Amino acid sequence: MNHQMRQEQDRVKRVIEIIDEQIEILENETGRRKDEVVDIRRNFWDEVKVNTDTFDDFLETVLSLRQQAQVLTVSQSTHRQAVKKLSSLRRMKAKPYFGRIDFLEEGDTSAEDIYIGIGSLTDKTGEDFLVYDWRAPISSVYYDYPPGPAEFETPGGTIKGELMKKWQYIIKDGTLESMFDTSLTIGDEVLQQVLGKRTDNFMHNIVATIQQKQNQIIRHDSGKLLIVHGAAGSGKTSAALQRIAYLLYKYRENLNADQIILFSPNTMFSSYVSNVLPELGEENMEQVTFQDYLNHRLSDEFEVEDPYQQLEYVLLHKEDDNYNARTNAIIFKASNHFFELIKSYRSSLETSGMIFKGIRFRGESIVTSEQITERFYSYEPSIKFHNRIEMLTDWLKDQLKKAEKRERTKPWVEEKIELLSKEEYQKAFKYLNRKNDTKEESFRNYDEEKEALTRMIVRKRFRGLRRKIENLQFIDIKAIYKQLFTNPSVIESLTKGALPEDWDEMSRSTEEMLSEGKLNYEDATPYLLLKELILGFQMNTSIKHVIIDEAQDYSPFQFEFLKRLFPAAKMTVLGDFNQAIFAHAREHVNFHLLTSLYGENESDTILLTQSYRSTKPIIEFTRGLVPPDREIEAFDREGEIPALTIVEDRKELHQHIEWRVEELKKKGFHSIAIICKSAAESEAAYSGLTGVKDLKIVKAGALQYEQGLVVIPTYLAKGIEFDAVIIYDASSRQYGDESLRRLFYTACTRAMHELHLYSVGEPTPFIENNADYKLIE
Ligand SMILES: Nc1ncnc2c1ncn2[C@@H]1O[C@H](COP(=O)(O)OP(=O)(O)OP(=O)(O)O)[C@@H](O)[C@H]1O
Repeated sequence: MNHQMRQEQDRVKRVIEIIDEQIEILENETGRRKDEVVDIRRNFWDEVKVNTDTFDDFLETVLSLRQQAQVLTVSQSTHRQAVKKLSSLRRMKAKPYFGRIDFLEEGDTSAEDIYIGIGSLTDKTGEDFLVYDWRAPISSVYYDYPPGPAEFETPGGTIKGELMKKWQYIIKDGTLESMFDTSLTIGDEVLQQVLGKRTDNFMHNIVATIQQKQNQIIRHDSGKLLIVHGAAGSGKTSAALQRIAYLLYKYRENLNADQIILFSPNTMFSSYVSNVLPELGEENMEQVTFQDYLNHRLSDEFEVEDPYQQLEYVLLHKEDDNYNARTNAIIFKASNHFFELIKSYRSSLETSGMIFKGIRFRGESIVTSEQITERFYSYEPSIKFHNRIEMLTDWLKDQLKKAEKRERTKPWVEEKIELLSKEEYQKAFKYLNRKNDTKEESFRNYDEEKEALTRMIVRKRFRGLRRKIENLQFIDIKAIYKQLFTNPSVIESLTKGALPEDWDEMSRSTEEMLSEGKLNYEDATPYLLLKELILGFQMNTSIKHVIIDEAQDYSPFQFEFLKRLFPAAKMTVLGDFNQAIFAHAREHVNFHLLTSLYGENESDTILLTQSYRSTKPIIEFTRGLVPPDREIEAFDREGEIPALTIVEDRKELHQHIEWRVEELKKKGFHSIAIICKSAAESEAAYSGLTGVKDLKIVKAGALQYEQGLVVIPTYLAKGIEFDAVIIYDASSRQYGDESLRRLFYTACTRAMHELHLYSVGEPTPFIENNADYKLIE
């Protein structure tokens, strides 16, 4: 060990001793704080003098209550902080830091050594930083600059200086294994080591090796919208998660994890990324899928199709008579054109077209649908649409009151009274007493009793109707949506006669779907948008950041929806159009349209071109699968060249795959995926590969991220990575259609270290001019 290494190892030791000391202090402190909190809770009421005799006494009681509550809040929060610090120190103990910069600030005479780790550590005095948190302002120099002039932003302004040297450390279990002067080393050795590792089950943080471009994403802090377009494996998800950790650090005084929401593609993906923030000592943000939201809002009314069911249809039902019409509908209903059309349709409802459900009671009409429509359009058109709906609601409530009065004299009520059981009678009596705020022992006379019971019975029977009116359920959204497709004059006036392609077939199938109580995935967001535009938007103003991963899967419609749903939030959108596997996004190549969401001035775009996941040979091969218009750079990590094996039939295919899996296992790969085109192909592969031990099948709806050896359809493997990937059948029969190019690319880009393709017969034309694989015959 050379002198410098020895010195640095001594420092690591010293820092760990300090961490140990601080851990001990904090353990005592958290124990004490905990007892304190328990004590305050237990004796809460002893400290509060409850006296409400006079107004002054009452006021004093309130004040002392508030004071006591404040004491409790302060103690709880101090305890929480101490626990957080303690767990951060425990994590830092094994690896207190990973980097160092020697920074000479302008005007100073000597450089300061800044050590960077996952948390900060000061000496006893609390003044000298032994380790800086990777999110501290000065740490950005580590990620942003090579040696030479450098600067960083602080709340007080820009600090300029010179980065003299930059070091990376590999510390394991408190021992310094190696250190690199990164100003001298060629290539990034630490990154090589990190990327060369086998994957375990979950995604990990990348704080030690964040790249400059990624750092821009992490620390981006202006405007409402940040768009990140990046190649497969370029670290979009990683950067998004580090960004959340950064925001939670920077705004720790007024931003909590539950004010950040991450839209992930599915629940399994959510579990795959769930370790990253806790590793960094932060709480996980909220994670949802768009489908969760659709189900939450629409599953009472419809059976809502999910995106994977839609994709299975697109992949497997080419022979269907309606196939073209459906795929055209998928594209059209996700388009900006349709979005504008829905908005215009909603505006046109101001003057005509609203459809209401008539209100009936015991088989008789109270108000007919026509009467409601007439009433609605009788209001002054200058009155705002939503105010007119409010007026209509009040009018309907009046109609209901009148009907209620009428019902009281009807024979059914008397019958009902006679049939009241003793218990019901008692209940009714109690209810009336409560309602009238009296404590009568019994009814004063028969008439009073009858009158009271009549009122109560009728009122109770009307309760459901009243609630429906208050909830605006008398507006027939389903019929209004349907009308757009079934009433030619509506669409003609909106499109001035220029009907979308396949409109007739689209209308017919939409009508059929709605009549069956179903909602296709492509209809769900437009339907919900129309519903919200008519009824008023449900908003969530507490969310401050919305992060959308795999954003190429979202339609303009869905973005618009999310913007309205979270009006107080900033949006970070991450995606890759080369992986746009859903039919609606086939023609899109970038997120340019998105800038209109908040306007150019509020939007920034960052491109990530360097891919980190896969070895150089895999990147070179996968790069050849997609149009060359977007740069994809390989990180210089060697590995085996992807291999294509052509087999004659399924039997041979299964034999080869079984053999390959064994070989990969022998090489020490733990996570191996046999990736299929669809769920149907996955099922077939799973039942055919009987000789493969410990094989699991991953299906849509899987909650936990399960690795090891899996058979999985591409759309579920999206966003995830595996040590080795086997493409189950890369034949032209499976991937012959140009529309499947992106699906194929997505499947191949899941591989970190090895990629093996098999083809039953002629291989896919996507690799026709690709020279970056070896053929095994
Ligand atoms: N700066 C980095 N340091 C170390 N590893 C990195 C870095 N950036 C990315 N990686 C690794 O590269 C892999 C791919 O990252 P990630 O999944 O975030 O990429 P992505 O752009 O979201 O990919 P995809 O679009 O294919 O889902 C992960 O293993 C991640 O840890």
